Amino acid sequence: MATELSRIRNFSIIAHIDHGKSTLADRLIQRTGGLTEREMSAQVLDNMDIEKERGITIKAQTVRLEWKGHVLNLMDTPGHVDFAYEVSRSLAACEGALLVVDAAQGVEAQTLANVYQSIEHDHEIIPVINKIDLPSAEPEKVRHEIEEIIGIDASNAVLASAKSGIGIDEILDAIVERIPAPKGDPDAPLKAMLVDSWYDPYLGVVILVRVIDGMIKKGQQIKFMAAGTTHLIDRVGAFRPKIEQLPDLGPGEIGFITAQIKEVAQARVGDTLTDAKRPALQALEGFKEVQPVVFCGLFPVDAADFEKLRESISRLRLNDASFSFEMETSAALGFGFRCGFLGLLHLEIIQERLTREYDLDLITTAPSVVYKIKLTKAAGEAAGREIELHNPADMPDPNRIESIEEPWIKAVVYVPDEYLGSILKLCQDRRGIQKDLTYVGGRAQITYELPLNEVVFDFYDRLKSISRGYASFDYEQIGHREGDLVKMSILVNNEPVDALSMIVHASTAETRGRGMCERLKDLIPRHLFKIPIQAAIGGKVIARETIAALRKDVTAKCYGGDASRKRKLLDKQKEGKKRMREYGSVQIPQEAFIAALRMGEE
Ligand SMILES: Nc1nc2c(ncn2[C@@H]2O[C@H](COP(=O)(O)OP(=O)(O)OP(=O)(O)O)[C@@H](O)[C@H]2O)c(=O)[nH]1
Repeated sequence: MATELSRIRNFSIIAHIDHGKSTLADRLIQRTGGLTEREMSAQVLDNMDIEKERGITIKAQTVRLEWKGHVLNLMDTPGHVDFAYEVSRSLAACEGALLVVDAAQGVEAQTLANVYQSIEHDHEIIPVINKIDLPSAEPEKVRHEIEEIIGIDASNAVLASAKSGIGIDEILDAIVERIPAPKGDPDAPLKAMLVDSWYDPYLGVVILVRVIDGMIKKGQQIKFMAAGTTHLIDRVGAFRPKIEQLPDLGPGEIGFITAQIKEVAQARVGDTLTDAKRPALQALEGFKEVQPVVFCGLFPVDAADFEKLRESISRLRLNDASFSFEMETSAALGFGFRCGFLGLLHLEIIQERLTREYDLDLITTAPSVVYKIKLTKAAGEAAGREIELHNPADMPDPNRIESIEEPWIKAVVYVPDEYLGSILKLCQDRRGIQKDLTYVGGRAQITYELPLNEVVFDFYDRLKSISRGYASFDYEQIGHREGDLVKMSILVNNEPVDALSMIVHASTAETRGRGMCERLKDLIPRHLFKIPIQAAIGGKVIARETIAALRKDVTAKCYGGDASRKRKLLDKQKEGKKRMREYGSVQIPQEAFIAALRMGEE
């Protein structure tokens, strides 16, 4: 039997990265008896290796807890801007949220963005001031900050330490007392939101749902309203956090279903599930198809690995519908794939998984955003066509281009006063337009509009290093704008290296070109001949460096007859070779492709 509405509480946890969300979730699970101490040894909610290592949550998960006769569904949400849409769907499945703020760090930009979303969903928000065990904790100051900056009442904030287990019962009680029960009609046609989906090797695609109206049962024929497909449900259940099968789920409940679906791409987050025979009239609001925003080429270092790369990429895609790929050939890099990602972190995660889980050596080409290009009117055409450009290598001839538009973002940076000057300079250097600057409790909140292209490479890294980690950053896309953009090619030994070509703003082309050439000069080892490195726009060279010739004999340093030492050096050189790409007659090391794009302190 489905749980009675009045006994259900659905909540998520909002927190800035590292403020203790996962630790608190684990505590709540442990306190409510979901797992034994030993099973708790590993953090349960962050269950992917990379998540654990980087300490960030990538995929949303949910757990059903029992507390004093109530069923509490805890929804874990991803903690990074790249996954903002998944966050918004998870929040839409809840009636309340715990707002976890680190007692030593205070409120940060990411917290703000998520909390405002939560407020928009009419959530009851329970502030939790975490890490009060730290000597540097200032709970009263943070309480003040929550009231002043976020504008919600924090007088009844729960003081807690997820690490030492302080305040856990109070948090559970507050959830039952303060968060409203969900509403819904068990007799209405089924309407359930697809909150998340992932691929499980044993169960196939597992779909997390929040039932709004009606009942969802094993053996029921359901229809995905946006996708238009129908499926037969073969399992219904919940995670406690171990899987438990249930006969059905009713209104207000959160749980999972399986329906012999093979790919997560068929189960898009935000879709509405309904009964195939007695469908709901209207789908739920808020469905959005997430689109990749950053593209790059992935090529195997060893051309013989191409098939392996294809298989690995296809397998990853089974589990990640937001990532896209299509085959690409490059004059220099051979066969590979053009892949699309939600952002740079997403790119890094996929690249790391391919390297680590599938043991592949990869070359990643310069990441690029999506440009909109308006072509001049060709003979026989009524008007110029518009194309989307995902790869700088495909840029049409300049005289065919009427105009180019690039994507822009609105960024909110939150930074302690002492770093403000350097952060403003960084934004200004990246063609930013300042929109707002306000002070809240000794910290500045800066709003900038920036071209996405200037942000994708290393903006976040630079922001963090300039502010020693104190600045936080959040952004949303605000559409395309026309810009004076040109394609810059890099020529190594007089041959264009298409993997290094990029689209840049005309005003920054020269500096960017000079920087690229200088870095490549250091990244490409000397050869037996002189190697010119040039940056060019069209036929015009705008920067140039030369790598001097050298006779490279690695064993020369080994005086004496230590054969094993010599062997080792030769092996090492061989290893080094494997990671190089032959370009004409020049060998370019794998790292050079990405390292050359780091803009540094230009
Ligand atoms: N001293 C202290 N440390 C804590 C407490 N809660 C969490 N931590 C530590 O803070 C760090 C971050 O905690 P997590 O729970 O991984 O943070 P998170 O908010 O889940 O991070 P994301 O998954 O990236 O959003 C870890 O090293 C925890 O051990 C606490 O109450 N006191």
